[in-house]
Formats: sequence, C-alpha cells, structure tokens
Amino acid sequence: MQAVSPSHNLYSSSIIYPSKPRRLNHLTRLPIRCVYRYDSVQFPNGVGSSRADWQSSCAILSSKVSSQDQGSGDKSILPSNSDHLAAAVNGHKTSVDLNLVPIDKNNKPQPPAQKPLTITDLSPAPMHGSQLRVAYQGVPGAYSEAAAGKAYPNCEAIPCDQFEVAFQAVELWIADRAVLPVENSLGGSIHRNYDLLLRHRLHIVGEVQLPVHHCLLALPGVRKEYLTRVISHPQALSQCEHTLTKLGLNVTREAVDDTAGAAEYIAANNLRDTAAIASARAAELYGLQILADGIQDDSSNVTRFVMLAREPIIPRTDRPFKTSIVFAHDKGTSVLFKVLSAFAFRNISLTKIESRPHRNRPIRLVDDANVGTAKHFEYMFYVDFEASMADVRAQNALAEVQEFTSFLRVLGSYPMDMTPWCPSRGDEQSL
Ligand SMILES: O=C(O)C(=O)C[C@]1(C(=O)O)C=C[C@@H](O)C=C1
Repeated sequence: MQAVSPSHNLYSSSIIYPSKPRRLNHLTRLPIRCVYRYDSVQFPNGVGSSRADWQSSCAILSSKVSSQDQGSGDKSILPSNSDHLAAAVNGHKTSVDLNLVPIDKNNKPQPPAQKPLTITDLSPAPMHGSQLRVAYQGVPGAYSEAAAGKAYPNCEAIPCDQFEVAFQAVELWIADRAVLPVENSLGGSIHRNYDLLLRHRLHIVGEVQLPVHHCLLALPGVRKEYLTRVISHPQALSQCEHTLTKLGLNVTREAVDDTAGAAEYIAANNLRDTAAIASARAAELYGLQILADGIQDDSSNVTRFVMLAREPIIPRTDRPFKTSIVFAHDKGTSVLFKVLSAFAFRNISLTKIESRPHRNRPIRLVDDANVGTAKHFEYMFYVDFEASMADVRAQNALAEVQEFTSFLRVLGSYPMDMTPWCPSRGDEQSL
C-alpha cells in the first residue's frame, strides 16, 4: 500500500486518533493496553470484572460472526436493559460460565458478595477517560467516520471492518457508541443494519444526517480514458449510477466494503486502471487525485446515521424527539393498517416505514380446501415516528400497538437531527 503520512491529513477532521487507527475485525485480538484499561471496569451482573472474563469476551471477536434468530419473542415495549452484556454476543455464551456461583469449602453455594456502589458506578459512559470511543464501519475517510465526528465532536473513532463488528465493539465495551448508516436519500435503506438492530440489544440514542458528496478518485496522472473499473461501497455506486453513465466511462462497477477502503485499495495496489468513488478526505488520506467532483446523482444527497449505545437515553419533551420501533404479527400485513392508525388517530407523524423478512418464520401457509395453499411472506416492520416516549400520546399509541402485535420492541427514543439544511459541498457539479 502506498505510504500515507498520518500527520498531513488528520487535522482537518474533528476526530482525534491516538495513532494510526487499527481496524477491528473478527480476527482482532484486543490490544494489551485495552485489557489493562478494562481491568477495573465492572460489567453489569458482575460479569467481566476480571481480566480473564474480559479476555474471553474479547475472544468473541476472534470467532466468525454467526447469525442468530431475529427477536426473542420479547414483548416488552420499554427499552430493555443491556443485562446480557459481555455474557453473550448474538446469543453465544463466552467461554467462561458467567453464571457460576462461588462454592465454599463445604461445597455450599455462597451468596454473591455485595459491593457498595461507588461514584464511578453512577457516572455515565465514557469509561475511558474523557474521550468517547465511537465504532464505525470502514476505514478513515469513510462517510461513517465523518458521521461519527458530526455526532460526537472530538471522539476517538474506531474503524471496524463490518457493521456487526461495530455492534460488538459496543457490546464488549471496546467502544462507547456505534454510528451506523440506516438510509440514504438516493440509495434507500441499508437493510443489513435494520437486521442487526433487531439481532443485537443496543439502543438508538441519536441520529445524524450527513450530506454525502462523492468524488471520482484515481492515482495521480491517471486519466478518465485509462479507466476500466470503478470500485466503491454498493450504496455509493448506486448514488452515482446516472452520473457515471453520463461521464461516458467504459468501466465495470465493483462493490467493496466501504468508499474509503476502495481508495486505500487503489493506492495500496498501485492500480492505474481503477477509480474509486469516495470522499475528498479519502483522496487526501490515500494520496489520490480527484478526477470528478460531486458525482452523486442528486446534489442534496444525504445519509441518515443512528448512534447506538448499551443504555437508552431518558426521553424528553422539551425538544423534537423521534422514536423507532419494530413489530410483527402472526397474521402478517393484515394488522398493519390497525397499527398505523394508532399513530394517525393521535396525530403522530411517521417518518419512515421499512419491512424486512421475518427470518424466524419467513412464510405463512394458508390452506383453502377449494383453491389450494396460499404462501404469504412474513415481515418485521420498522417504524420511526415523530414523538418522544415521554409523550403520553406515544405511550398510548404503543399500548394500542401492543394489542395488535405479537412482537414489539422500542429500538430507541432520541433527539431528532434538526441541524440547518446544509447541502453537500458545492451544489455546482464540476464534471
Ligand atoms: O463507505 C462509506 O464511506 C460508508 O460510510 C458507508 C455508506 C453506506 O453504507 O451507505 C455511508 C454513506 C454513504 O451513503 C455511502 C456509504
């Protein structure tokens, strides 16, 4: 990979790195310094208070992520506590039996030692000095990194190679927050993250909307005519689809994990026939030139990210809040109208509705002796609505929704991003 000087580029961002950030992946062993740092952390349920517990929790990052059932049949409408933290990730227990009861020398179980609360037990995250550690998917220069900086100025951004690793980094206390894209104004929903929100027990504690301004990047000296391939994150490729065609490039399009990773790959492999779609900051970081600027199909291209934490925030009514829920019903889409009317009757606006396959029970068979068997697809429905869980209207609406559903979970109630509209840099397109 082409050498990149860490000093020439990092100052432009409000994100502070301790040194060149190391990307977390499933094979990542926790650096020793982190093991020491967490030695004193008390996990809920007394879990992970020893180094051995912590290391075994971290070892989960070394195992391949395995998929797990959607939902747990949880019918609670209040955000649940993260009492499973470190005890299990994706339902898989750590190698330590965390339910072990101490046994005395006469073989009698001992009651767990009561430890008085200290002031540090009461202080909120972060637990790592003053700097908040924020996990994101991608490498430095990715839009997710910029979103982390917008959500938490001066945070320490932690790159992760997959969305799921960012979830796990928070669950395992490696990070305090994760910032993940959920939808883009051109490309639509990032379905993977909807599925992961359900599979994991993190809480949505905020949202940020980031104007996304794409550039076409190549090695210095490369001209558009030399290009045979354009690589980027699938969302970025789809956001630039028409513009790429208009540019008249005779190229194949290939998907990679993230936009900045595409730029890094070109630099690392000295690829003179390949361009990346990524940010201007990625060009700077990986020593690429900008062949075309503002190549997104719509200049007001925006991606919405959510911030995730182990604990929910306390909902308020003194500023605009949004609440995100997910629900399902045995009778599938037939209850959808009733559920949505619970909001309509209370004048609560919905800002987003998304459906995903119900992985536990993807098909419902309905037999009709005369005609045959209908096969209905089953869904999980995700709804965002404009009200705080502290608002009685929202509480009543959810009480009603609960009657119509077999599964309901509040993913979070959080302040809406109300930052003034700031279109993507240079609405003018310099193609
Ligand atoms: O690849 C990146 O830079 C990302 O941060 C990911 C991502 C996405 O998943 O949608 C984020 C914002 C842009 O919409 C394009 C890509």
